Amino acid sequence: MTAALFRRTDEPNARASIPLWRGVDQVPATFGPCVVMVGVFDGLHRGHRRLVDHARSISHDRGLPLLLVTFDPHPARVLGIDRDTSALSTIAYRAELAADAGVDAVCALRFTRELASWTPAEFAREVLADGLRAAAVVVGANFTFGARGAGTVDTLNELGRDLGFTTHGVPLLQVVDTPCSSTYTRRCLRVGDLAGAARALGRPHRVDGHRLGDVVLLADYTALPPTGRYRALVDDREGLVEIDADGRLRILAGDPSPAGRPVTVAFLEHNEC
Ligand SMILES: Cc1cc2nc3c(=O)[nH]c(=O)nc-3n(C[C@H](O)[C@H](O)[C@H](O)COP(=O)(O)O)c2cc1C
Ligand SMILES: Nc1ncnc2c1ncn2[C@@H]1O[C@H](COP(=O)(O)OP(=O)(O)OP(=O)(O)O)[C@@H](O)[C@H]1O
Repeated sequence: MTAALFRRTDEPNARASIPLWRGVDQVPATFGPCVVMVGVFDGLHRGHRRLVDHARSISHDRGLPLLLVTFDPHPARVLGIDRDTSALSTIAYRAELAADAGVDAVCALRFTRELASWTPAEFAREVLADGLRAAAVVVGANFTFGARGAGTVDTLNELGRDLGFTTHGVPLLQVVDTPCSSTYTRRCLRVGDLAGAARALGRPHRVDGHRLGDVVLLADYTALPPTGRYRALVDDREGLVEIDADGRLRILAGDPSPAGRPVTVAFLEHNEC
């Protein structure tokens, strides 16, 4: 089986290329043992990158590859939990950001109601130990997993002792007076605080889509700032975009590329005129 690479011809701006596996079954048997990070990692914000830095030093010390396990779609959306789960990143962009941060491979697990019903012990054994051959598991101090989100860092620590991996709980990076989080970033975007979102992300918020005329077609649930005009980077070039009254993203200036082509838009600041 060949490893799917996230960098494809329809993914612009990809810099590094690492494997992006869809499901544990796609991970080559030769990959493990490895250091595994688990979570949604939407947007790979500065808190996530602190986790990656920590995990990278463990993978370096042990001479093992570093794998990021992400869930798709967001667990809270699948479970019908009433909270904003709008996406700060496509899975391909997440993998691109992970590569830039020094991750060796990404495995995106399809999050379903069936997976949600697995106990912490089942997930740790089937996915982390048997599926991925984890030698170390690195998560943030607030990480939860398994049915009803009952598993914590302590649970993982206990399970890992029997299953042969070490567990590392990393303190949460703060932004202003709250933990840096995807939720915080989405909240900033929703109220048009692009600077706040960029502070949490460590870069401007970027969306990935396809052009149809002047409209950028985006995946459902893409996180966008409110209606208005924005100075933006369109495929890394200065431009002007608009979120119209119907929530559509339009390119007003800055992208001469033909229709149907993939395009990225990074929001810089609200444009008053
Ligand atoms: C096997 C498994 C089962 C889960 N079941 C539930 C669940 O029943 N209820 C829930 O709210 N979250 C559930 N989750 C989601 C986790 O609580 C958590 O959101 C997820 O592991 C992502 O971690 P993160 O939010 O720190 O990124 C489950 C996660 C996993 C891996
Ligand atoms: N500020 C942070 N510092 C260090 N690690 C973090 C931070 N935020 C999250 N993590 C860890 O990164 C992994 C992915 O977390 P997750 O995607 O849930 O982040 P989040 O920003 O809290 O998301 P959301 O706000 O959507 O719940 C988890 O192991 C989590 O514990």
